[in-house]
Amino acid sequence: MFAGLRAKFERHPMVALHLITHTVHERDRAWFDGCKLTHLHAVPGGPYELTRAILLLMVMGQCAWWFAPLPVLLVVGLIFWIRSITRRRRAGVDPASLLRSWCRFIVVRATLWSIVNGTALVLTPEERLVPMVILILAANAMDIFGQFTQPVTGLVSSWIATIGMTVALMLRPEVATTPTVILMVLQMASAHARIFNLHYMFATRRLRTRELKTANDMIELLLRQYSEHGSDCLVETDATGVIVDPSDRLARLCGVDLDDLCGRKLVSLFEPSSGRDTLRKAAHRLQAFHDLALSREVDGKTRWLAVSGCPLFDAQGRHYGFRGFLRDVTDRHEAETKVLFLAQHDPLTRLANRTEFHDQLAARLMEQRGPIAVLFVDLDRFKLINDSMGHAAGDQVLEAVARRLSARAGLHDVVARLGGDEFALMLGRVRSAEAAMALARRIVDDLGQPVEAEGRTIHIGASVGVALSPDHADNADELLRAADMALYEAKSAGRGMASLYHPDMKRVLMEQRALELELRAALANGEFELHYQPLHQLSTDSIAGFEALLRWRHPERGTIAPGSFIGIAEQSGLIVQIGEWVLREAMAEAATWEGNLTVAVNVSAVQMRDGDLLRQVISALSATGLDPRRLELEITETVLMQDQEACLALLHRLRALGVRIALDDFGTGYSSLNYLRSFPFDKIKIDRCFIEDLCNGGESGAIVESVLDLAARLNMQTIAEGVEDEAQLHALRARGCEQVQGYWISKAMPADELPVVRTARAAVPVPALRQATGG
Ligand SMILES: Nc1nc2c(ncn2[C@@H]2O[C@@H]3COP(=O)(O)O[C@H]4[C@@H](O)[C@H](n5cnc6c(=O)[nH]c(N)nc65)O[C@@H]4COP(=O)(O)O[C@H]3[C@H]2O)c(=O)[nH]1
Repeated sequence: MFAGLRAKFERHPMVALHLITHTVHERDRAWFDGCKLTHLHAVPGGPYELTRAILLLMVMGQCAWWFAPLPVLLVVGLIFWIRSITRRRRAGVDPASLLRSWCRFIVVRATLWSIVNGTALVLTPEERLVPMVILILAANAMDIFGQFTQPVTGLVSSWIATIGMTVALMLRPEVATTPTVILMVLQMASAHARIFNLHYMFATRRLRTRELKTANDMIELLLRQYSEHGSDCLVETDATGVIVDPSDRLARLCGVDLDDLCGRKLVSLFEPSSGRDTLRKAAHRLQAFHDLALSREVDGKTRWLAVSGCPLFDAQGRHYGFRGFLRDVTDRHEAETKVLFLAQHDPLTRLANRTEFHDQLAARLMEQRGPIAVLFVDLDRFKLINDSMGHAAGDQVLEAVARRLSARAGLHDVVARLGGDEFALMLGRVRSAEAAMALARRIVDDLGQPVEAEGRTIHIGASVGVALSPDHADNADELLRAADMALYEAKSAGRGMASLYHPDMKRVLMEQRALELELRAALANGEFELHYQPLHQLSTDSIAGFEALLRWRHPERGTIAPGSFIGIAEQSGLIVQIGEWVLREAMAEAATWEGNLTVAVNVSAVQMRDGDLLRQVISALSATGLDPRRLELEITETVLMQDQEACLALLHRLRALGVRIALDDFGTGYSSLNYLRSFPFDKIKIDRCFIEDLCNGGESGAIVESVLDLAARLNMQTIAEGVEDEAQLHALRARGCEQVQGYWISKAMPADELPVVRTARAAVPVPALRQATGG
């Protein structure tokens, strides 16, 4: 197609000119005409021709009368020249560049033509001077005329001048001198150069225009197809942002009548939002915008539209509007919002999750607008509720807690569920530590109120730890740690408390960390040892077994009781390794004892939860060869408060091995009797606190009696711990307690101090034992 066009155009440059004029968009017509003019006058005619005429006058001063028509020509030339300048200015041609091009051509062409014409005139013999001058002037006149009119006319004028000169020379055959021939050749060359120049220019322009038009047609076709068959909707605005030629499709998408769209600004279609501000700014700065999600209400529902567009400029670089498209992305937006919500929130309570809480806290701290408080809230009896009443009740409790906390939160506050039964509150605008503590106490009170769940009234409670920035920390991690430490103290101080962080807590924590490191080293260095405390059988007044109690022989601090380090070992998880060592050591020691003496080993809740206990017991039994029936594992109620099902399953499997299970510290927990129902323990150990008061006439006596009675009925063995005097021993014996343990019998002693036990097969009377152990 283009080859044909080109060929046609090469034959008919004027046709090309015509076509160019008609293929330019109306909007760009003025600019194009201006450009055409500028390009065609790239060889500025007026000034050059005038200069040439003046130089000719100077050279040929002696025949000035021949130049009578020159002033007329000058005036005409001047008029055309001024008109040309005005048009060029209007067409937006840079005046500085015009001046530069004029100067360049005036100098080059005027010099050249002055030399050529002047040489011709000087060298032409007297008798041929007149026609020569006429010819040159005629050529000049036509040239001048041609320069200021249409380029094709200019071309023709050059041809006429050349032909005229040729004819004149043919009429005067005596003129055949070399300079005349050179003049003629130059004149013709000039004309041909012009033809070539114009031809080339029009051809290029024509081709570019055609290509552009084809591309535009194609784009328009694609856009129309896209608009008709795609899910997107084309939209165009004018320079002021008013929608131009709105389509039905756009009206349907926006849920308005087509008429309502006419004359309406695009921005006004959307609800106020940061996205709409971005769109407004982009339009103002004439910038493209991409996939801005903007909302608008359609038929009572929020619909999300993704808007993309780019600014439009005409040929002169003037902005005349925006073109782009709108796409309904409601489904996508809702899905994204949901995913984002789930990533940032707890699905049950719909509160912020830990990550979101941390991020929001960090962001607020960056803003640094006054103090910010963090309140860590921990439910006191949640695990118990969850295990005993089921997860549905547990969920309802958590939801109720979330509601109560949210009710206490203000506009600048954030409530989060950090996981399990841990909640947190960020107070974005808190006046002082006192104000934060006052709120913390109100929260403790709120959460102290009973909750209705699964048709039952449940009593929960909460402890709260409070920390403030910038007093306690100035970054999110430190502040959360400080609040956590404060919570730890609140829980240690007794449940249902609120504590404010103070720097001493950090010191305590540092000490705990140091202790943890020391514990690890102690395990590796073999600094642990076991002491054994006898379990005395009252019916036979003999030793039935021993409880293995852990001791840490610290190289500098001497022997350390487990109360100082078991908690840290549990927190750090180190208790799992330590517990395994205890099991092996105690069973290995018990295996050396004669008879059926049992060994009782304490098992912590962390060991039960860890999931490795069964393997550890089996491995220790096979390694030591101890009869499983001689091993007694002591667990506390807290063990059963965590995942009860898994815990009971583990206990049953241990029991299936033949190992005996004892319930330690009985009576100190919340629902000891419930636990007795849940698992058939082999033994119940009555806590020391009841034995202490046993002989003081308090209610401990009655409690001990009912426990002993219950155990007898459930066919469970009983042991009382913490027996420190004879009266307690007698009282227990009188009430039918089967075993006792305590300082009155013997303190715990190292394994190598137990010879009396090893030799005592049947019975070791209490006095003998006390004598032997120095108790
Ligand atoms: N006031 C008084 N106290 C008496 C009397 N008779 C015994 N005791 C102490 O009472 C504690 C009995 O152990 P527990 O209740 O299991 O309580 C133990 C047990 O919960 C834990 N524990 C000890 N060894 C281990 C172990 O190997 N593993 C685990 N997980 N915990 C252990 O540490 C706790 C404390 O152990 P100990 O300091 O050895 O303290 C022992 C024992 O020395 C008495 O007549 N009066």
